[in-house]
Amino acid sequence: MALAPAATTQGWRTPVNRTRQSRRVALMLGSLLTSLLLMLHCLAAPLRATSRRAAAEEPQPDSWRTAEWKGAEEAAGYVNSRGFLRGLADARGGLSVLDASEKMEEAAGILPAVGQVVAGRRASPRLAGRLSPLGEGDKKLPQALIVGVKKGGTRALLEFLRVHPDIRAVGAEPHFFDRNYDNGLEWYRDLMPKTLEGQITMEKTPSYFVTKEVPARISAMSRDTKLIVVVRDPVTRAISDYTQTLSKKPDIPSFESLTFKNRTTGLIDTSWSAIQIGIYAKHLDNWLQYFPMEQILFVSGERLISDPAGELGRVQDFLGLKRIITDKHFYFNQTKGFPCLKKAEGSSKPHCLGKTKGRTHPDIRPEVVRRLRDFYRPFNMKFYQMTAHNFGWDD
Ligand SMILES: Nc1ncnc2c1ncn2[C@@H]1O[C@H](COP(=O)(O)OS(=O)(=O)O)[C@@H](OP(=O)(O)O)[C@H]1O
Repeated sequence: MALAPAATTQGWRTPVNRTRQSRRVALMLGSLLTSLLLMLHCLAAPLRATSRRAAAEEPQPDSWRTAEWKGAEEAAGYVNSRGFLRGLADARGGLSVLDASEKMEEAAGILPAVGQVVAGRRASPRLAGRLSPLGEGDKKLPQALIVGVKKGGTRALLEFLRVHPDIRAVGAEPHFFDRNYDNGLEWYRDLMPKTLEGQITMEKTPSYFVTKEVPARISAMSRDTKLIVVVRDPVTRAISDYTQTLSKKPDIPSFESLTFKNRTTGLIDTSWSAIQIGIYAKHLDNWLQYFPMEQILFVSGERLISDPAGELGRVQDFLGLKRIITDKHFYFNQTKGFPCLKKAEGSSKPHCLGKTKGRTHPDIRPEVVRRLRDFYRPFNMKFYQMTAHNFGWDD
């Protein structure tokens, strides 16, 4: 009690008042700081939105792989323990590393050497997709995957999807479920770009579709994973596959001699991966052991070229996203002969895929093509039946 008047008269000199005073000052400073931060946050909001959109629209270079990555990838081929697919490695053609340099083109500037990624068991930040604006968000395991098929148009689909602000994707093919599975889910997650609430994380690795072990592994990650398969006429796909190989190794045997086991009897060599990948019904059967059909979307590789907005509409619906990617995002580039994006990432320039996409195929004798069509027909029919969709390859 005695101290009270003294405290009043002596003001700040008393310990009690000094504490009150400093609390008041601290409170004032605190609220000032909060207001300042709030103001800054509000002022930066449009900037964040713009940068988020810019990041979403930013196209990945079609070229992203290093020679090392590519070599490893090709060497790994499509072989798996049960010999489900033998891969491009082929005693006759020696085709195992054929696509290696091609992927270099896709690699520019994004990926470290595969050795660094795998040996270090830590992904370089460069492997992940575009950076989240202001480093926001968390890395999440993908909720949707483009699992195939090789040469189906998977790169085009992924690049087009990246335009959507609610999709964040890894530019590179992580090959987690087929080649890097031993690295573990945390390794995989670390490859992913940061996502904000409501954004979908994606990646594409076309070899997943034909690798026996992959469906079980994806299901073990999450049974809810949405799966997208871009399918293309298996005959054209095989020729496209061969064309890619030929571009790297011009001295490989002819398409025709690789196609037939016995030229006289016309027996098709189904052990050649270029042929085997196109037996879609067989591969799908394996997926259906782990995923219901409703969880798999089949995109027509042909329609992705003739009507990209239409196919993208279906994909956005499937992913539960607003249809943001529409006709207005595409134009047909006469020189390229393919649809391209009107705006490249982060700029107003148009963007077409690189020169390894949309190559001129070698002429294949009509008789060989006819034989192949006959070979695939029953498998195609089965596939149409399974998917309840006629892709029109046999019309
Ligand atoms: N918009 C656009 N631009 C260029 N190319 C396009 C496009 N849409 C689909 N395609 C077709 O994509 C084929 C390559 O398929 P992928 O990207 O799945 O190939 S890969 O498996 O990743 O190597 C590629 O095959 P080829 O024509 O044989 O080169 C193209 O036909």
